[in-house]
Amino acid sequence: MNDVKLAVLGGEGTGKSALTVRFLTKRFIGEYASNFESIYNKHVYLEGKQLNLEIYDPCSQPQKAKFSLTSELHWADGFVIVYDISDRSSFAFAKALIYRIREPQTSHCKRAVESAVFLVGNKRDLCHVREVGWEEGQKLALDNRCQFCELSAAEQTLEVEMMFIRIIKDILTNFKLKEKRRPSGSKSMAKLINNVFGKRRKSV
Ligand SMILES: Nc1nc2c(ncn2[C@@H]2O[C@H](COP(=O)(O)OP(=O)(O)OP(=O)(O)O)[C@@H](O)[C@H]2O)c(=O)[nH]1
Repeated sequence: MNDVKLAVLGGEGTGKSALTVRFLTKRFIGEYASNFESIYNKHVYLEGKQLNLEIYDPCSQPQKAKFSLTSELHWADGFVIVYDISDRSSFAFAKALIYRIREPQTSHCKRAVESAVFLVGNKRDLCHVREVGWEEGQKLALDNRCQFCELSAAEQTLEVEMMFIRIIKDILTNFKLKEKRRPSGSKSMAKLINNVFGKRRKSV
């Protein structure tokens, strides 16, 4: 069974837990405990495969170095980056997170190909008090090779589900690319034997 690890990140109160809980239970409960981090497990059947999905929902810790993200970058196969369309500062936070994930020096982390990233403008039901335009979200996503959507965890079950499915599919595509780039077991063993014994023979 494939393990798929997804981290849901974003500014405080943007709706990370609401999105995760909506996806897992199809419900919106309004208030979510925010003083502890959680890893949720769900079995998902997709593209003919049974997947063990793990979703990391952090607690907001203002004292934590905001963009260090080191453990998340090593752990996750993909990221959902959430901002609140009615809160411009949460968009700036999301931007900084995306830049951190796309920084070249983070490429030594677990992935051989770029991580899947989905930028989500949450709280679309609050568009009458919107502070971030749809085009701004779309541009940030395009410029940084992310998928993008606006939705409302409070009002939309299907859209939330589709967003999670789309990023899981991207992660599975990345797994396939990684698999292609890795030399097969027998080939790499042959290479190893050649390197060791081939070199020795030459020096005799
Ligand atoms: N109007 C509206 N409110 C939402 C939506 N999603 C979440 N909320 C509300 O926003 C508040 C924060 O939601 P959470 O899911 O706890 O946000 P969070 O990002 O997990 O919060 P922290 O872990 O504290 O950073 C709660 O009061 C939610 O009810 C949405 O789509 N629309």
